[in-house]
Amino acid sequence: MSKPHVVIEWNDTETDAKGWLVVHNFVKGYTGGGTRMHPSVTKEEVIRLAETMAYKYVACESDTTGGCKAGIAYDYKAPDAYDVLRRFLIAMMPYIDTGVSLGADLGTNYEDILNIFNEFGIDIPLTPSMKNDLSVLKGIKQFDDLLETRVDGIPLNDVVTGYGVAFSADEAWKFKNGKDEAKVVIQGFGSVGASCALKLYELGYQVVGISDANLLVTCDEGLDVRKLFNHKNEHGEMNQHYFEPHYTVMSNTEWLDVDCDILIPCALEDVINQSNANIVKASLIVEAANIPISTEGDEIIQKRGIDVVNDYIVNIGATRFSEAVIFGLIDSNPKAVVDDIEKLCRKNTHHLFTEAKRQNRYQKDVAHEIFKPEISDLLEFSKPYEYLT
Ligand SMILES: NC(=O)c1ccc[n+]([C@@H]2O[C@H](COP(=O)([O-])OP(=O)(O)OC[C@H]3O[C@@H](n4cnc5c(N)ncnc54)[C@H](O)[C@@H]3O)[C@@H](O)[C@H]2O)c1
Repeated sequence: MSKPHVVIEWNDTETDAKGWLVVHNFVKGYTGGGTRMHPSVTKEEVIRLAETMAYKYVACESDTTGGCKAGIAYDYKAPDAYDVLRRFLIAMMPYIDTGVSLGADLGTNYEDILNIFNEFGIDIPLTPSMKNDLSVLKGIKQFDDLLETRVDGIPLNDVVTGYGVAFSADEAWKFKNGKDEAKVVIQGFGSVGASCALKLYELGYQVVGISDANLLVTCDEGLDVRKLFNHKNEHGEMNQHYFEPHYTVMSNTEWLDVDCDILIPCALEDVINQSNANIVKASLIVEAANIPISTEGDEIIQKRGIDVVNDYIVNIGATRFSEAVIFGLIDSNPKAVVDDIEKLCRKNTHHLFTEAKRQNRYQKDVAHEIFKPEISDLLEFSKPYEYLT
């Protein structure tokens, strides 16, 4: 792991919340990443997540953005979670207003972040030169308009990442010549997990297990994902009232016990680790969550010959969506956005699996070479500072 470029620590004045902003690298003075809120967030985790973002922008074929991440150690369900998020973002505003583009992540939502930015006259955070670039300003307007649109009845921003994960999973499974109607288990049913489950269901996969923060529900013949999707709450929790009588409900800690071909962690980090990597039943893991496999877990997964598609290859949807529209890489309509993500996720997954097979190496080691971020420059200042010259 290489060193992060900037690490800023924050202590809330009104609660015991703590937070960090980590910039792994700037590209042309710009960097992007989400803001996570969860009681278990640590500085080390945010550093790892920022590095993952730097790789992700390379996988997104970006030449304008480096990787960063923000994390707040606090309960995202607490009644004052919004106020804590607001105080954190205000403390980071000098960076945000100069080119640190923070979005949403686990435990936060994009609308809240945009609301707080709007209070400060900021829409999408930009560098000083981007603020004067008419094509970027037009791209932002188009991006904002697209946020109001829907695909398959779901807000576009809620489908892009999960659909991309599903396309990557499908591409990898086909590369492996996997059987039809393969069985899938998904951990997490939030923005990413729910739309990923829905797309795989539509592609003909059998989603046999889904867990959320409260429980695990399983059904060997496949769950009715559309129904579960329609009745989940804003925190990505399923409503048991709509479970079929033949479904089985268990503790969410038992998610790795469910027999499946493809395993898709879509919630927390390090959930496959030294203590449980030996019991993984799937032959393919698709890392929808960021860093869901610990370093020790990875060694076991690699030894066991289980195939893996990396987080920064599969979960690029939201990142690519904003990059491609704001910087004018694609047409500005919902179909073009989803088609673009499908194309890129399939292309990267296919390239990775082909290379890993050719070199006879573990996919994640190969991915670290293919998608390595090479650029690291500085934050852009609107006026040259005399003391820097
Ligand atoms: N939202 C995005 O566009 C996006 C993009 C890239 C990566 N990611 C990554 O995907 C992951 C999920 O993000 P999200 O935006 O879907 O978050 P979210 O907050 O919308 O959903 C999180 C889900 O995880 C569930 N969960 C929490 N604790 C759990 C547990 N112990 N067992 C099982 N489920 C549990 C919650 O109930 C919820 O269903 C994170 O790692 C995030 O960094 C998200």
